[in-house]
Amino acid sequence: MAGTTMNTDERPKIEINDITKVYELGKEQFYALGGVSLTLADNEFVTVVGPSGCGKSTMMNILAGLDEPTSGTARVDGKLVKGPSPERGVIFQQYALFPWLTVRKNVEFGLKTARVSAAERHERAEHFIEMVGLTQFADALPKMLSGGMKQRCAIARAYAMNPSILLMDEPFGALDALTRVKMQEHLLHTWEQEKRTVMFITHDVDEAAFLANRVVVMAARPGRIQKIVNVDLPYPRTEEMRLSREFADLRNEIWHAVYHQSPKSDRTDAITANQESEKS
Ligand SMILES: Nc1ncnc2c1ncn2[C@@H]1O[C@H](COP(=O)(O)OP(=O)(O)OP(=O)(O)O)[C@@H](O)[C@H]1O
Repeated sequence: MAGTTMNTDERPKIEINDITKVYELGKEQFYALGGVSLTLADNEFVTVVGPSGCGKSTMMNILAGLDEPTSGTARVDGKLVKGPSPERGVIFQQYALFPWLTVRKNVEFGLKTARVSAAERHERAEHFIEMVGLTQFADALPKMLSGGMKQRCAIARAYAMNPSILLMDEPFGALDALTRVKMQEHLLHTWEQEKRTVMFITHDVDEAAFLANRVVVMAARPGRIQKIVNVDLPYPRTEEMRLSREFADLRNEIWHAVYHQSPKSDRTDAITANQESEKS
């Protein structure tokens, strides 16, 4: 098991404690998560990076309340996560906007469901649409927006619900490289203004380092935390920082942790040993 604790006296915002997620595949057990522990402080921005299948989405879905762990616990503000909640906003790679609603109506949608008054809905939507730079497109339908703009609309919608946590699963994965960089800057700008505790999954090592206070590197089979890298660069992060020696060193450290992973841990050995004994 790998894990970490924050250097803070405050109670963590998020506590993931020795979570496993086991799938039965025929007679075999597959550990999508093999005992993961992690804490996030309030308003921390943590990115999670790792090879395909290492359990990043599984961990996030458990935190979102969309999936249950086989063992272990996920807590937010000390309370057990038992299902989805408006306090945890989730943003996926697919924009999930309603195509028949304008940007404004998409942003207001969740607020309407939560029975927020029309005046407040309008005010909140205006604020967050402006924050993501879509004021001129407030009355446009999603089909009139680029991929980056759609994702900005999804971010405005998530913020408008006023969640204390944002869970983002590869939100920029479908965007071209330049738009992606712009979106990273947009997101950080928004986060610096509004804060929130963010867990952000990505396959992109640069993106992971550029955004985060800490980068969690995961490994597969079983899904586990391989390493946690502190990013001691100040905010706001800039293009100059991206080109700095310090950033290059960070990128190398993360890259090395992602691509030079030990193939097995003790737990995998145990599973493999069980499988071998079942076969014989
Ligand atoms: N319902 C399921 N039944 C069996 N195995 C599953 C199920 N859901 C996920 N898995 C397996 O669990 C492992 C972790 O999946 P997960 O989607 O969390 O990985 P990931 O790190 O997010 O991958 P990617 O980066 O490709 O999205 C994978 O090997 C996947 O095949």
